[in-house]
Amino acid sequence: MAKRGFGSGNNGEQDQEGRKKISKESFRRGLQVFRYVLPYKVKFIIGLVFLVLSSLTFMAFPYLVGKLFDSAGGNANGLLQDINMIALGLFGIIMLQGIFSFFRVFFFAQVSENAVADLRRDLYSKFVQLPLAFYEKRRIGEITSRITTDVAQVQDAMSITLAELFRQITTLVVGVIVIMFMSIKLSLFMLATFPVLVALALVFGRRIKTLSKKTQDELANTNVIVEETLQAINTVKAFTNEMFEVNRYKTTLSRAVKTALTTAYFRGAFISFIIVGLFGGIILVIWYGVTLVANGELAQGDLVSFVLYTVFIGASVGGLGDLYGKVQSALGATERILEILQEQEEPTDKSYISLSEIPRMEGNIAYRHVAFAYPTRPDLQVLGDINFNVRAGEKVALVGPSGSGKSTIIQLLMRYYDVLGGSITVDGRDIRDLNLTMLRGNIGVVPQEVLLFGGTIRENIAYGRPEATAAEIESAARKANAYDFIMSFPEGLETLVGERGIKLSGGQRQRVAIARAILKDPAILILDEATSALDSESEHLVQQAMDELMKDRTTIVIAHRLATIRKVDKILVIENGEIVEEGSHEELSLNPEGMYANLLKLQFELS
Ligand SMILES: Nc1ncnc2c1ncn2[C@@H]1O[C@H](COP(=O)(O)OP(=O)(O)OP(=O)(O)O)[C@@H](O)[C@H]1O
Repeated sequence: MAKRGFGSGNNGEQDQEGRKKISKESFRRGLQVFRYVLPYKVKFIIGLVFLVLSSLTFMAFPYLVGKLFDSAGGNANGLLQDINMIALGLFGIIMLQGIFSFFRVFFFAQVSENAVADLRRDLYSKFVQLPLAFYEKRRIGEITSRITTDVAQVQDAMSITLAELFRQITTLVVGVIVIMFMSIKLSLFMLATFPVLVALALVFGRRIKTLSKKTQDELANTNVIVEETLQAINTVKAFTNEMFEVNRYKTTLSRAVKTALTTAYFRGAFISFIIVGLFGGIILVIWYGVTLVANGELAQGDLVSFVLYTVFIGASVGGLGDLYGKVQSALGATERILEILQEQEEPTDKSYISLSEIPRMEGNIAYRHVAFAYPTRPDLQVLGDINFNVRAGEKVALVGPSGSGKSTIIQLLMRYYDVLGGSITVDGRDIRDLNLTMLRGNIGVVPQEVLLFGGTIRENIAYGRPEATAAEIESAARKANAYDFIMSFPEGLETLVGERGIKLSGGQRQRVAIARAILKDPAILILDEATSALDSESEHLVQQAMDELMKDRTTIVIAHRLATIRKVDKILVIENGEIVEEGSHEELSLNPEGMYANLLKLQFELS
């Protein structure tokens, strides 16, 4: 089946790592996700206030340290002369900073956790309501990563990135203003050198990151060779290709070493640059600052503050560069999330509460010139011109070779997909005009491969009608020939099945599915018989249960077993998406040239 990744059409701007270029449009779209914050806006604002307070108090720190140095030199006056008082003030600042930070994290966590839970809930609710076609175009892993990885990135953006961004910008703006007040000359000198060096380091760092990734990829290539060869070691030996493989490995390995050495060269240069460049930059600032102090243009303490602010400013320039990447990733994640939230859901009726409230249909089915191709393969016509009627209560079997289109006919009745040509009616009404919940509420399915949910057998049967009483569940289990085997387990109906429970046999699972369908009591029944053979005892019990279930219901069976086919009113033989024969078992078996008679002969010979 043709699969494609997310947004290969309209998300061309996203790079391999799912980051999004920051543009006005992408930013505006990214902000849309902040509507999930709106219900918690009071807490968000309180968090913001604490963020502002903690960022600002932090900026007082270098200032007071400078004053502390001044007081040691006896240059200061008034309150600031008292070294102990200033030190105490510094402690106070740090204490305040601690308290503000606590509340900032506390409030932001409340907002982001709740908002993200709401977002996850909306995404999940969307997932279960999206049509099947949506899933066929995408890999399940990609879909689940929307609700896990992408949402986690949005959460990071709401709690950490946003706060960091704000803090770094405050540090930068307030820092620059404060140093300007201290000494315009030194500030201009610093701004012309230090941030430039930090920005260079950032670009350099990025380049090294890319190179490291390349080294890792090269190394992964060598591992692929090892895996491949070891898995097919018999073949390698059979062709005496040991030396050929060793040479192949050697070549790839030397390529990896070459890339690794280039990376190491850059990394070494980077470290030297940090040492010489950044520290050199700081020395330059200190040197110029000291000359200003010597000329009496700057107080000693101010120089200390200045250097500290320089370090802070440098760190925030570096931090902002990193944050840019994070904001890009968050925007990419938001875009992918919004794309899903904007997908069209199936038109089910969410106002129906219980199955008993859904009006019961009679179950007259008619296919008129139905033509169909799957959305993933529009060029391949699966059904050509299907015409047949099933009257209420009648039983019809679909038989035919694998891939002829039997399951597709059923999927269309469930309206998993819409027909491309013709129409399907139930009780005379086109199913496209019927309420989807009403349609599916009137159809019961016993699938070929029964999947049970993790939980008790009782819960699994009750899935057919969640509001069923204990007596109804028990009665359904009896009718489905399932009661005896259920009761043979010590916990009876409360026995756990699924991943952490016991494993039921194929025949037992089918009877649980039949009990489910009996409980649902639908007007129309679809039986997709299992192709895998059951032992004759189990086969008999399942058949009996199916007969019970089929009573008084319009039934369509995708038949693989002779026993079921004989009992139906009409058999439709499907080949290449067309009905090639139609009639009762007796009628069709009379035509020795016919497809049905041939299928019958084949099955008879096999059994
Ligand atoms: N979801 C799908 N997307 C695309 N093509 C599909 C899909 N499901 C089935 N097909 C194709 O449609 C054709 C009919 O398949 P269908 O499952 O209806 O056959 P079937 O008669 O039920 O086969 P079987 O007896 O093996 O279950 C096949 O060619 C199959 O490859």
